[in-house]
Amino acid sequence: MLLELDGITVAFGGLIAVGDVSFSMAEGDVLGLVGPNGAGKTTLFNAVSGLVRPTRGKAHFLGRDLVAMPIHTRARAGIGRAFQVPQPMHELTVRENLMVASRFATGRVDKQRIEEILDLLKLGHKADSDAATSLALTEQKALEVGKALATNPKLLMLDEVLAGLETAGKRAFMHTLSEVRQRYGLALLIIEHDIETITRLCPRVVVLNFGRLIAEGSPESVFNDPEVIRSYTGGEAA
Ligand SMILES: Nc1ncnc2c1ncn2[C@@H]1O[C@H](COP(=O)(O)OP(=O)(O)OP(=O)(O)O)[C@@H](O)[C@H]1O
Repeated sequence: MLLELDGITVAFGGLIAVGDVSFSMAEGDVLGLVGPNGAGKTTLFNAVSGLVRPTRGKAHFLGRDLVAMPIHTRARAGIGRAFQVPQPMHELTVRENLMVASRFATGRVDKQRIEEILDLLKLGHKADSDAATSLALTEQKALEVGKALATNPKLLMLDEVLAGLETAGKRAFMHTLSEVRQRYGLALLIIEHDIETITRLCPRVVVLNFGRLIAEGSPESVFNDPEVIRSYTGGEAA
């Protein structure tokens, strides 16, 4: 297994942000993580990427104990993450941003991979432009994904990276993500609110509500599950 979560719980004082969540992903899997606001999705991402330490539970990545693994070694182990709000390194060009990410995670700059990423993400024409000031929103998001790709991940975690894009932009970006996944044989773990996006991208979905895993399965089955519908409507309708 690539990622195995077993009873992961994250408590902030008395608040159980993630409660007893278990699921696993094989290499190359694409899994959507959905749920209403405050359901615990980002906290679960943080537990996997190392920004928070689970209160209870076990997590393994390629058989290695993830809970015990320091945050800086997780990127080297193959966990890459792209954030909702792009965080380019200022004063650096697009290519330099990718170079820094590559060196951070792998200890060296893989120039060939960086050129490939620039090409796949259609950033080649902006490679030498200032990353903080010269990119359109879609390009900023592409760079955010590119930085994660430059770390050479086996698992790419995408936290609402499509948020804020128009429908056409979303579709184009989804197409790019599919190409990226095929090229590198990556597994994707995707937080996304847009049901159409999730349905198109993810053959399997996990639904959280109040920190608990309430449904898991195909998009069709989970989005027709009365408990999932209730979780989104606050119990108003099934
Ligand atoms: N550092 C923190 N300290 C205290 N409470 C927190 C902290 N981080 C998250 N929470 C709480 O944990 C719960 C889960 O939050 P989380 O951000 O993981 O949900 P989410 O599903 O990602 O929500 P959204 O879709 O709105 O981003 C919320 O009640 C939130 O207020």
